[in-house]
Amino acid sequence: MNIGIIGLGSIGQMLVKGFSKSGVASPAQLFVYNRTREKSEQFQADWPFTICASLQDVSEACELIFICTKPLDLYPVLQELAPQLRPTQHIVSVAAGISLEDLTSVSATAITKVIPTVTSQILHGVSLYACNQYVSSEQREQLLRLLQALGKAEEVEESVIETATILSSSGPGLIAGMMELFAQAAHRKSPELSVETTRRLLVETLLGTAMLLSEEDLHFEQLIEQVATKGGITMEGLNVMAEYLPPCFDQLFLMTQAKHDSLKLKTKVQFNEN
Ligand SMILES: NC(=O)C1=CN([C@@H]2O[C@H](COP(=O)(O)OP(=O)(O)OC[C@H]3O[C@@H](n4cnc5c(N)ncnc54)[C@H](OP(=O)(O)O)[C@@H]3O)[C@@H](O)[C@H]2O)C=CC1
Ligand SMILES: O=C(O)[C@@H]1CCC=N1
Repeated sequence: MNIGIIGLGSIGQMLVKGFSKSGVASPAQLFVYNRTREKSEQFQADWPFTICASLQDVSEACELIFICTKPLDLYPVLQELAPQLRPTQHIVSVAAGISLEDLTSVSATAITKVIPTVTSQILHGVSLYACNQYVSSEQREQLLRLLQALGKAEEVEESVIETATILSSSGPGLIAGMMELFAQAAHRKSPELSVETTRRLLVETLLGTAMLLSEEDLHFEQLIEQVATKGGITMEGLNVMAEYLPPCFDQLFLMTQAKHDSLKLKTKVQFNEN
């Protein structure tokens, strides 16, 4: 099956790499259209997909089409595609903050909302998904096979997708942000340890921690118990985090939800005005 990818930014590129590396689709099955053609041409050097000249070219060639533009650029794309869609085609929107209801209002056809993650370029991470009522079981299975090649796939209700997005999709950026602060604090305490060294120590620690949790199927609490000797040093750090981090994470969810809400308002205007 040919797969269309509209928009070749972080997520469009992740899909090309993830599908190709996993072998679930060959680059020859991928049809890419990006607003700026040069970006496609540069990327095509490593991943020999087909470059399309228009949305229509993608639509003609592909049964499954991922729209990977920024949320505010999605409506015009979907509006242009809608009249030419065949009943067998399946559209995937990866845009954060655009509801299936709004998407389906433009085209009463099979549409799935997927919230992917950049870590899927190395075939790890979680893709969240929710399908509309027009997605057939065959279309759902086809998509699931692709998403499972990129890591794990988890079907979620739209009512919780925004909270889950912060964990699985913003997560890599947020974890990187936390690690940078951790690395800088270590450097402030011991300036003879360069920031590069503190970062390197943390990257290996992150990798080992994630692998141990996953391979031994440990809960966070079980790992904490292994590390934090009773009356020892780690417990002091855990106590500090227990005091200061809950309000920080509550605020993080508050602010990211507010951003989701304002994005939804802006995109809803586009969908309702037209
Ligand atoms: N980044 C992430 O980790 C995640 C992103 N998402 C969602 O994925 C979507 C894309 O995000 P991201 O990849 O980060 O964004 P980027 O800005 O990196 O990429 C967007 C791409 O869309 C292209 N584009 C814009 N308009 C059109 C158009 N009309 N036709 C074809 N191509 C077009 C842009 O082209 P040009 O080269 O001209 O700028 C650009 O390459 C967003 O909706 C976001 O909510 C969801 C989960 C995670
Ligand atoms: O930050 C963003 O808006 C996108 C959506 C989730 C992750 N990245």
